[in-house]
Amino acid sequence: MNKWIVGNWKMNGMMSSCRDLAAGLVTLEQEKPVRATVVVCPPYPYLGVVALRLMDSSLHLGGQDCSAHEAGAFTGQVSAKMLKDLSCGYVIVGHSERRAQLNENNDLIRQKAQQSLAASLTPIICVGENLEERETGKAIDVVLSQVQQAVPKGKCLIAYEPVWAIGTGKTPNASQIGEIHQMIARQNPGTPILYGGSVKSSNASEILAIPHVHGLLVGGASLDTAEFWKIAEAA
Ligand SMILES: O=C[C@H](O)COP(=O)(O)O
Repeated sequence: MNKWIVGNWKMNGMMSSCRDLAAGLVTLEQEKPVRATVVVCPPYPYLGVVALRLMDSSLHLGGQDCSAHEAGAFTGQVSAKMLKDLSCGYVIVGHSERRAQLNENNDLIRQKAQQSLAASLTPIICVGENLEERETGKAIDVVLSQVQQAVPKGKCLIAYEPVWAIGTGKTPNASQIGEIHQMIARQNPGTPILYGGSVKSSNASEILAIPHVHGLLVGGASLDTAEFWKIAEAA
């Protein structure tokens, strides 16, 4: 199966640094082409400027979130159709930061994913347990219920991101990642499953070699052009 390498820039950078990051990736892609599908997800205000830089490349653009509504009186929200109009092909939904900070639940996340599919975007639906759930042996059940409730029928990607591994430098071991990915693969046959949480160039190959890992969702390391490209090369 093709591998996906997705960079989530989160709320980082300004216009000039996002433009430079995108331009740097386009240069690296020309110098060192990779087999993986590479997607970058900049902050909303900089989607346009990044889209211009990516235009003549095979890099893909994604949003970091979208509205659960098609259009209307939803101040501050951005629709999946608008992302598509800005040349996005992907959108992250249900990131654990939004689940925790904005109380997003599985129903809302499924609606966002459905809006994305209706707009011909591929949703990247995030799931993952927190530290307490991992330590009390509930990880499998928590992720299973997130997948059952948040993933609609259709062409989606699922990203398994244990909350305790995000931005912490801690990563689960291969058997912990493999166990969750295998369970998701049984539940959603044919759906690509990405891993996210403290991915860097030094652990990317090892994680990509785990069965049922079809790509990586990268946060911090995606802000460094050379480091992110090394991760893409590992795929
Ligand atoms: O969306 C990306 C994830 O939250 C992972 O972030 P991280 O690579 O900084 O741990």
